[in-house]
Amino acid sequence: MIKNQPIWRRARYALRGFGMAAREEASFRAELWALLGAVLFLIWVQASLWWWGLALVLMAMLLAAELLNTAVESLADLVSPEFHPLVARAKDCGAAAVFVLSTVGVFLVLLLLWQHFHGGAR
Ligand SMILES: Nc1ncnc2c1ncn2[C@@H]1O[C@H](COP(=O)(O)OP(=O)(O)OP(=O)(O)O)[C@@H](O)[C@H]1O
Repeated sequence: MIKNQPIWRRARYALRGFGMAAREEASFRAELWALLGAVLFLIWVQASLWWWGLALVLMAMLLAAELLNTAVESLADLVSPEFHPLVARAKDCGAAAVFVLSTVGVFLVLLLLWQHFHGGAR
């Protein structure tokens, strides 16, 4: 096992993981489209810097949660391809993490829409 590699090599591994998830994981691709949609939405409502910051942090957390969920799923499939209640628990918790962040995202969109139509997006 090679440890403590230079930062540029670790960045290359990270980009490889990102690319792999974008190619092979439909949920990750859907979240990338949601990120694009969120950016267009923020431009449309002329959101303040505060909203931009909040939305970008949330989207980064969502993408990171999906990547970690994919990592958990891959390891779970390696360790136990057959049905196992602990694998179900691990995968369900990973999915729940993504679900929590997506739900917050939907609420943020609703809040911003409400503010846009009832008092300007500030
Ligand atoms: N080996 C297993 N043992 C027990 N339950 C499993 C197993 N594999 C999958 N499951 C159950 O099926 C659900 C879906 O698992 P799956 O691996 O198909 O994820 P997925 O739908 O591909 O998720 P994602 O869309 O995030 O990739 C899990 O949340 C879990 O409840």
